[in-house]
Amino acid sequence: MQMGQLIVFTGPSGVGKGTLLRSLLARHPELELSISVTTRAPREGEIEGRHYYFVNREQFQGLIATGQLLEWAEFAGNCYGTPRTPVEEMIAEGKLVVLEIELEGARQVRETFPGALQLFILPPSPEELERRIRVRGQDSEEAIARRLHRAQVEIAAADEFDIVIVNDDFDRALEAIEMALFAPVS
Ligand SMILES: Nc1nc2c(ncn2[C@@H]2O[C@H](COP(=O)(O)OP(=O)(O)O)[C@@H](O)[C@H]2O)c(=O)[nH]1
Ligand SMILES: Nc1ncnc2c1ncn2[C@@H]1O[C@H](COP(=O)(O)OP(=O)(O)O)[C@@H](O)[C@H]1O
Repeated sequence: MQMGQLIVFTGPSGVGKGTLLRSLLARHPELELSISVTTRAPREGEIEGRHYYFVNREQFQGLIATGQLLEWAEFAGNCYGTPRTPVEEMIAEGKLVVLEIELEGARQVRETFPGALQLFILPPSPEELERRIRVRGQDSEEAIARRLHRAQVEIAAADEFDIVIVNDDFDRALEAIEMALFAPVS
């Protein structure tokens, strides 16, 4: 059986990664989303095991110490990591596995999985990014400020990625992602 592949999605908080990925996954059942572990508190409506595995700091440290995370990073005051075993199993089964992770994690994956395809999603403007984070209405002022600060660092690193897509018009961005993932290479 053919080995699968890792696909990394990175981009500033609020750019629309989660929304784009939901549409992408609904349209392409061959894609599998890796569910991350986080120390962040669940947002309203978030479900354990579907959006994240929610753990405390001690549990997270235990996962690091026992080598159970493929990559991990701290973001806006919380820890996030990718459980290693499910990803390795899905790749061995020939699946296309999507990681939605921030910049530091994407850099780690670049070292450990050089064959991974790395996409970066940009906002049309900083003002629109802030508007989207606020419209989502899920974060405290402090969390929003941390995310916007981090966004500047992440956007400055967009050039490191294989493919950069601007999420201005949603359908166009989705189409550009599909082209990047599925268009035959000539
Ligand atoms: N390195 C790493 N980053 C992650 C992981 N899971 C989520 N993230 C990133 O952590 C950041 C914060 O995620 P979250 O708290 O859900 O906020 P949101 O991006 O504003 O919806 C985002 O950039 C996610 O892409 C992970 O397993 N590893
Ligand atoms: N192309 C777009 N135009 C306008 N709003 C968008 C677009 N894409 C996503 N959004 C909205 O922006 C907000 C943040 O999106 P989300 O997927 O939560 O971002 P992320 O996962 O990158 O943090 C959501 O309210 C979402 O509906």
